[in-house]
Amino acid sequence: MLQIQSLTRRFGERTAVNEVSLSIPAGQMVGVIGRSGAGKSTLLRMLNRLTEPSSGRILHDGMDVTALKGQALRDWRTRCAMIFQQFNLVQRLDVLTNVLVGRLNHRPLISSLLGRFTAAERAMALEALDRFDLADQALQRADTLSGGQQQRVAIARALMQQPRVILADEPIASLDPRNAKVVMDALRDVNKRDGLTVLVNLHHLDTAREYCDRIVAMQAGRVMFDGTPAELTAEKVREIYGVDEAEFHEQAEEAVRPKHTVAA
Ligand SMILES: Nc1ncnc2c1ncn2[C@@H]1O[C@H](COP(=O)(O)OP(=O)(O)OP(=O)(O)O)[C@@H](O)[C@H]1O
Repeated sequence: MLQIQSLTRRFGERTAVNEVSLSIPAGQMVGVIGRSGAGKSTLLRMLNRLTEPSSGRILHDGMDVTALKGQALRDWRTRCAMIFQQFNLVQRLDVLTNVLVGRLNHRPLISSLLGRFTAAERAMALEALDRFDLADQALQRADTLSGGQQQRVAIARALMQQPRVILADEPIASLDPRNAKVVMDALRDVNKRDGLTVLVNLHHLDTAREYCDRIVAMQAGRVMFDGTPAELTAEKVREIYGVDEAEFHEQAEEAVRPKHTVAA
């Protein structure tokens, strides 16, 4: 269980996340939606402490995540893997090595520095790639893959951390619809098959409705809707975005697509 209690983050005068409280049972797939600037990324980044909260607490199975320091904080970041919009792979390294990077926190510093991975770790990485139909690409440079393939490599890398929670910050915002579907299917698979808790920031309501058990909508740093996809009615969508759904989609397409789209 992940408990978020009155979590707040201020940047100067601006309150990016404002007194957010949520209880997320283990194994839930939660979509976080809301307009640009609503505080979605800041909320996710606070959960693995990439961004420090100004106040409030985060508890995971009773452990106070907000108080962790040093090795304990590094251990938490290993258990709480992050997926980014731009994949964050090392482009000039091969796919297998990128996946093995997910093991680094599990091994002694000296063997990490020497870049040596065991046969068991290599087998584990290949298995993770195979699961997402990428075993044939294992020895290719990461920059030769499509955006959808790169994001699946990032998910395989996250799995190497053997996390309990996956935080995905707009994982499909740079992808065309076909690749977006393959990546969302991969996230659903790790949620359903491995029982991982998944929190995913999404711009597309249809995707949130299709894939998530629960949808949390943010507006100006606050949670203004928290319910099932069925409860997210057209009226609620109008409240969240200030426009109806069709108009919102047009705005979202214009805002996101041209600057970020990565070709298949
Ligand atoms: N490092 C920072 N310094 C200053 N202000 C920030 C910082 N990070 C976020 N903000 C501000 O906090 C608010 C929330 O930003 P955040 O990125 O969390 O929103 P978002 O809902 O994820 O938006 P988007 O969908 O555009 O990514 C915004 O007003 C943003 O400008």
